[in-house]
Amino acid sequence: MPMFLSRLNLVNFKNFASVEVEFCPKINCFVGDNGVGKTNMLDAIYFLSMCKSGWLMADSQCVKHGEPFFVVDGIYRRNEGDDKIYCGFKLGSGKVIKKNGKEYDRIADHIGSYPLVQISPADNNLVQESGEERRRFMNLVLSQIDRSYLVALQKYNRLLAHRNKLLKSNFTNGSSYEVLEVIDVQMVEVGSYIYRFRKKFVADLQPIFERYYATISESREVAGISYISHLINDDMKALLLKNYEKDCVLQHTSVGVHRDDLDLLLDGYSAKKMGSQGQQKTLLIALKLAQFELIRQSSGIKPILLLDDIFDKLDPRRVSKMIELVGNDLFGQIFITDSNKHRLEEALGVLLNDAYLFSVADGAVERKDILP
Ligand SMILES: Nc1ncnc2c1ncn2[C@@H]1O[C@H](COP(=O)(O)OP(=O)(O)OP(=O)(O)O)[C@@H](O)[C@H]1O
Repeated sequence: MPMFLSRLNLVNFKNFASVEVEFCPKINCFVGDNGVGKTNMLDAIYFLSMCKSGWLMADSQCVKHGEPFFVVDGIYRRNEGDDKIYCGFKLGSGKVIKKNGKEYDRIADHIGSYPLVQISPADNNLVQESGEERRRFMNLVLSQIDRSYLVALQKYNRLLAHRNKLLKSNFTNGSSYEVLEVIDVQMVEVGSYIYRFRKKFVADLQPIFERYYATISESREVAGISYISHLINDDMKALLLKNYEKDCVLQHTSVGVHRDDLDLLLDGYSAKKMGSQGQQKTLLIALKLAQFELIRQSSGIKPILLLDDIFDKLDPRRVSKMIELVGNDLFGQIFITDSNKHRLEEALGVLLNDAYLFSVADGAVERKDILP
């Protein structure tokens, strides 16, 4: 039996005052008009796995307007037994995460235990926006795969902030320079560690990503991905040394893994510049499915897959190829949202017979045998 979320209870989470739902182990669909809270349901599921909103909202923004707190709790069913996870947030006092009644010492200890991959319209930023988005993607995946990566990343970010602060202070005395040297030694260590992780990650991801792209597009075009990093040509120590004077003038650290990026290509050209909306969407889906595969391989758990408003911009052939892929046994529990029930019915075809369908309206989520 794959791990799956069997129950979800929400109190004051976004637009829901109180909701209790039971899910099936495979496909669960939320259908309803625009703005009724379908994406919010997915975000609650994301919250339970990742302890934060997947839509870059502060915890306080997830509290239903006018209320003082929210609670998201749920039961994950797996072979070893059920796990009850509780996430509570109260304005003014913060967040508490508990597993089977016991509070975690560190929230980071929870991340990766109930892996999850989401595909949503916001992924477009991965193609359209700056390298920060693509670094966030690598960080999110690698943090779920290996906790030591998250620890290294947090350390690197602290060191970088400290180094930049020193550079900004126009440091004039010897003791500041000594502090900088101590920071640099540590940055070399964690920066190189992060680089090795990311390099291996992209090398592992690439063939899976290209294969998924070929399957969904029926090889109508070829997608590519490569890792961009200052550390490809120089080691971190040499880089910091070489750029020391420049960094002093710029008053920030101009080289390192905080400037890494991913090059996303379609038929050898920049996907951002040359890809159509449907091709870019196919690329993002292939990337996320490759992410899914790597997390599955490393954790031995099939992540929960969240598909938010996924069918828009894709032609029916690509939709059916994608559904064929995620419907097979390599994938586990899936949550899908759509505002158009006919499109959903057409996309899922026979898989709809075994799916749980939920109608979302007026702050309520109700299971239906047939969509109204
Ligand atoms: N903290 C909050 N308190 C109350 N309502 C909120 C809160 N956060 C978001 N909402 C409401 O949730 C609604 C958006 O919900 P959501 O994005 O889930 O809609 P959706 O059903 O996915 O819509 P679409 O089909 O357009 O994608 C908005 O009306 C918004 O005002």
